[in-house]
Amino acid sequence: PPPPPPPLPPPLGVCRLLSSVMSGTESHTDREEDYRFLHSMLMEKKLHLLFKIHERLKRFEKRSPIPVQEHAASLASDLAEELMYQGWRDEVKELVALFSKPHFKGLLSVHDAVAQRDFEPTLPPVPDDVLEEDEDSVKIVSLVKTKEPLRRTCGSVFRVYFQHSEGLIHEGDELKEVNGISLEHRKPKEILPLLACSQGDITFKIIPASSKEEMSSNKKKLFVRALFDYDPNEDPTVPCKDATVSFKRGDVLQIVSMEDDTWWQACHLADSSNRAGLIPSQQLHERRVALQRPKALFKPQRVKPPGLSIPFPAGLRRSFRLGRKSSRAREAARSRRWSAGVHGSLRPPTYIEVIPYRRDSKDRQRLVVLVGPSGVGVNELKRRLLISDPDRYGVTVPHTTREKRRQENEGMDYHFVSIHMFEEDILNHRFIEYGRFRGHYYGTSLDSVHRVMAEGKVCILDVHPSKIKHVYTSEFKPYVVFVKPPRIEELRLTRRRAKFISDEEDTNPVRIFSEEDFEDMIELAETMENHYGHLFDKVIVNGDVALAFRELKAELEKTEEAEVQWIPAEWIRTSPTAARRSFSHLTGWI
Ligand SMILES: Nc1ncnc2c1ncn2[C@@H]1O[C@H](COP(=O)(O)OP(=O)(O)OP(=O)(O)O)[C@@H](O)[C@H]1O
Repeated sequence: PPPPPPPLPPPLGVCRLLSSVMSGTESHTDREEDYRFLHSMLMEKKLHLLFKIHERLKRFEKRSPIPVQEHAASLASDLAEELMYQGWRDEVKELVALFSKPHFKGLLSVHDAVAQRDFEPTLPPVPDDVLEEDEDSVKIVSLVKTKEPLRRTCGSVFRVYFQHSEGLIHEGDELKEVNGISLEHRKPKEILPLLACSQGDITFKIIPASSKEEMSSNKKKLFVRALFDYDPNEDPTVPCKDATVSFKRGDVLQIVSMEDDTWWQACHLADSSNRAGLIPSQQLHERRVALQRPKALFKPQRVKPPGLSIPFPAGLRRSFRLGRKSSRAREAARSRRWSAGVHGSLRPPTYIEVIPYRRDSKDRQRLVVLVGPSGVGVNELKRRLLISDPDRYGVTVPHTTREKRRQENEGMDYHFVSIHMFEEDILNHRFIEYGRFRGHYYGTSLDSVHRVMAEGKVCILDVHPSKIKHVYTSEFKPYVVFVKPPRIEELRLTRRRAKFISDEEDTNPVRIFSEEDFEDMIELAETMENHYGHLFDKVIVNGDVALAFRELKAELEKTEEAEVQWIPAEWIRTSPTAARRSFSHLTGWI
């Protein structure tokens, strides 16, 4: 018997959804005309075709196709020419007729333009003589015409550039040159024809009015630390790739203009050429993240909240937090997290205003805060740091209300205090973090941090990220390191023999990691990054512990030795007026 026909592909996602919406809607619609209206709208053939195209494109997008060749149009015309001499079989005739159709030619030309990325404008090089001039006082503005192949959007980049030129050219600016032609001693009526006859790109050399003002008023420069990676090559919406600045999380940028709502202009501090380019504005990045967020909402997964609501015992191994929660508590945490996400109470990290800090030899060392999901290895890294250089690093001594054990020493293992004293200290906000465990209080006080810092040591503090706010001041100048778990495959490999302490009552408190512990660790890390990522100065992935430790140590030493460290401006700002300066909206979310 002939083989059965191959199964039909399943109906396309959105189209199938639309059909099922209609079949389920009838019973919920009171009015016949409403139903008909909805039916005609959702069953509209054009709408379905659009969705089909959309889905097909989406599928291709995932495959990230690369063009096989960039000159399809000339290949087709060469082929048509060859075929002329190949005799006139029906198939050949059909192919030649197809090649000569204007739509087909148009399609191939668009294909080639896309394959050659011919639609992106290229910026002309900066004129040589600018390099010799004072760059602060001369500005080069290029209006670049697009080569975009689609007629409908032809000139869009040009328009964008005119639009951006609103932020680049100002009243009072002095025009020095147009396309290399000096405008000195020329009257305005002589300049206009020069502009009118320019073909293609126009380059202005300008002395900005503001630079004169700035010099006289000594206006403060604005610096930000980027809290996300930006690669213009991955950004399809960027108006002109040549005019952008790429950056990595943690880079310090000087903001040159924030006049455009979508694209700010900034330059890298580390870049010696100091040339400004476009970067996504805070608003643009927030909007993008908001658009991506719904994806996360549909993830069917187990989720833990940012920081457990149950206070945990500071000063004890944080491993007690792993596996502590009952399944009911997990459920509650999950729904809390969802509602926080749905209601959009989180603002994604974008930029944070920073100022330079030059540490004086008399200044205390900055506090180092290590954070990370329970079990990731924060204690392990802290332990290694202490052993590596006990004179340089120190840790706090926690307070507790439990009885002192025989082998313990007051002020070395714990500060043993009464319940009354402990509660009084809670009321007086003396604790960075505290909790109750098996009926006893444990806590880490601000004073204990002061004590370590007063010894001239770098105090290593290990707290939940929600507690960073208690030390997020110019007094402590915390340097926050987030210890992140690697991918689950690497966790399985590296933690095969690792043990941690769990307080699950019915199991052995010291046990090896389970698959669930790894999943919890990764999810908690993701939640922590989403909620507190803007506070992290450095992210260290703890896969191989020796490598992670080396990276951490090198990073701390580099920061300590750096001539200039960049700290959040809000630590130093004291007057509310100063805080309300133009950039105040950036500090709102801290
Ligand atoms: N990269 C690593 N590779 C293998 N084992 C590791 C690694 N990092 C940490 N460990 C081990 O994992 C266990 C848990 O680490 P650690 O106690 O430092 O975690 P933690 O983040 O402080 O967690 P908790 O807050 O629950 O105490 C320890 O046995 C530690 O030695």
